[in-house]
Amino acid sequence: MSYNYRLNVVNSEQMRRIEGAIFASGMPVAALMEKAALLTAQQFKKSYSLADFPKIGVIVGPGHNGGDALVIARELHLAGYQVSLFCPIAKLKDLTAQQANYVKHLGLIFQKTLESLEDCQLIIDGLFGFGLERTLSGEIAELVDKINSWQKPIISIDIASGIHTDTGEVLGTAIKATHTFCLGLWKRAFFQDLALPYLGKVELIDIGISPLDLETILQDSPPILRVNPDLIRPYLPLPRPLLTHKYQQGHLLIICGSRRYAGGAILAGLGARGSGVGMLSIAVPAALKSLLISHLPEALIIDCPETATGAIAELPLELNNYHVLACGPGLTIENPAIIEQVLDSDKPIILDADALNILAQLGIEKLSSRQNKTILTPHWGEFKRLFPNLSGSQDRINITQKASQQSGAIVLLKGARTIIASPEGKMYIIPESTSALARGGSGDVLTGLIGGFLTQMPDNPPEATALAAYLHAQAGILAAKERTELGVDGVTLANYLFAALKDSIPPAPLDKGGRGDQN
Ligand SMILES: NC(=O)C1=CN([C@@H]2O[C@H](COP(=O)(O)OP(=O)(O)OC[C@H]3O[C@@H](n4cnc5c(N)ncnc54)[C@H](O)[C@@H]3O)[C@@H](O)[C@H]2O)[C@@H](O)CC1
Ligand SMILES: Nc1ncnc2c1ncn2[C@@H]1O[C@H](COP(=O)(O)OP(=O)(O)O)[C@@H](O)[C@H]1O
Ligand SMILES: [K+]
Repeated sequence: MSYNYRLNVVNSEQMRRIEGAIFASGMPVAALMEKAALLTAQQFKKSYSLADFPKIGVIVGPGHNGGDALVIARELHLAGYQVSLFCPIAKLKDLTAQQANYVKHLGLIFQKTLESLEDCQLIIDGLFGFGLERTLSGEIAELVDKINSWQKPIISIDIASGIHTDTGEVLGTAIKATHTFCLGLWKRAFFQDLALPYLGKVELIDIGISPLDLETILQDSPPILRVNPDLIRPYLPLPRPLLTHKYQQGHLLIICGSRRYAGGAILAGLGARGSGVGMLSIAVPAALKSLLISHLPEALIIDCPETATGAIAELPLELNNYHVLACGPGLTIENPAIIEQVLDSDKPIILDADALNILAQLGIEKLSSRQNKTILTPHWGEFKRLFPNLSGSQDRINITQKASQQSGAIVLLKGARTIIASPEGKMYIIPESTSALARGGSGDVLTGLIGGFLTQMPDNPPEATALAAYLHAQAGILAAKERTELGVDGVTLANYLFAALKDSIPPAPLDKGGRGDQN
């Protein structure tokens, strides 16, 4: 396991311990504050020029978040910005009080009322950082609501004040930042759906936290990793071996579709296509066979006997002949026997959509007798049905981890920020996505894609799941860039998977079985 400030996501307690280790090794507290704030001021100036934002208001809190704000205020003042300060809490921590004295000496003015900042073009929020411990109430809550009501750009230092650093919850009320500079390490809140509307654009300020300090503190708990191309590249099923054939590149069976929901089967198949899987079989109700062939000519379409309403009645198949089974899109909940048969197989399985709804009826304990990996891919509604005991909490990182431990399955909780947890304690977070994907059918594409990668990466199921979720989100982002957020239907999304894959890997060298060998 390697540690890296871009990759590891921490909670406030870990952040505090990492800072503590840095200070204990000799770095003065004031020096780290100076460094963090100077780097933030530099980044700030790149986005918010003096010409466009000559007048800046800075809200100064009582702790070191307020200290950072004062250093930034000082630098902006020295760079020519007209800076007004407002400090709503009189008692300041020592270092913050020292910074306050120095900016007063430089001639910066602490205004008596918040209203004095109303004519500023932009507000910097240095009220609270990861030290926030209580719900905002009274005058402080009123102050935050007032600032939000101005509808100005608000730049938060470290985190939007009022947001819980770990759970992302709004503690009473919170600053609605348009841009947040996260200092040093990514905190959990940056990947909690609840917090996203309060953080705006997010940017990490590298303050030089060493892998050694990270390892010292983080080695005792399971890592939470932000997926990026560097992380996934070693797991990609590329380059393909020179001598291989289609069955060696994995055989995926997708069990899906009904007369009522035929499209889900097509989209899951297109998602699998995007993984490059060697062989793809798709079991559907007989009536859907010709439709599926017309969309996926490369797949083997298996026509199954149907119920009176057009769901799969039985699976006339030896499931253990396939490397991986993906099951759920468009199934309906009519026939739980299909899911029982899938659960009884010895192969890795992915359950999505109605397969999850049936599993919720059968009970999650059904998974305990499985001999191979299970991957569950619920959205929030499905999650609540599967894990009602966890659904009271909105801390999606925590409950995904618990759901995985409880079920023994890899759990992928879908959302604006998708979270993946494995029962061995691995956690992956998809750091960016687009609400273009909030559209019927996007999830079906993901099911097929996970299945396709898992067949090709049988030894790394959590990584296959994370890889699929990452490329799925990237494909959405690329498609939305070209076609707007309204232009990303499921088929389009599937068509962008290759572009997302290509963006994540360096071009294949020509001499790997290509023209180079013939020289
Ligand atoms: N220690 C350092 O030198 C560094 C600190 N940094 C900054 O320091 C911040 C953490 O600093 P602190 O630990 O001082 O904490 P904060 O500045 O986040 O806030 C803690 C202060 O707020 C008060 N407080 C908490 N909740 C309150 C509430 N609901 N109502 C009223 N007052 C409340 C506390 O009593 C305490 O005085 C980080 O977020 C970051 O901005 C970073 O710049 C890195 C370097
Ligand atoms: N607001 C959003 N931002 C980013 N991604 C989203 C958002 N809403 C949904 N998604 C993604 O879209 C997909 C939707 O899947 P799902 O709800 O199963 O839809 P369906 O079953 O109709 O295909 C998931 O991958 C989810 O993470
Ligand atoms: K803040």
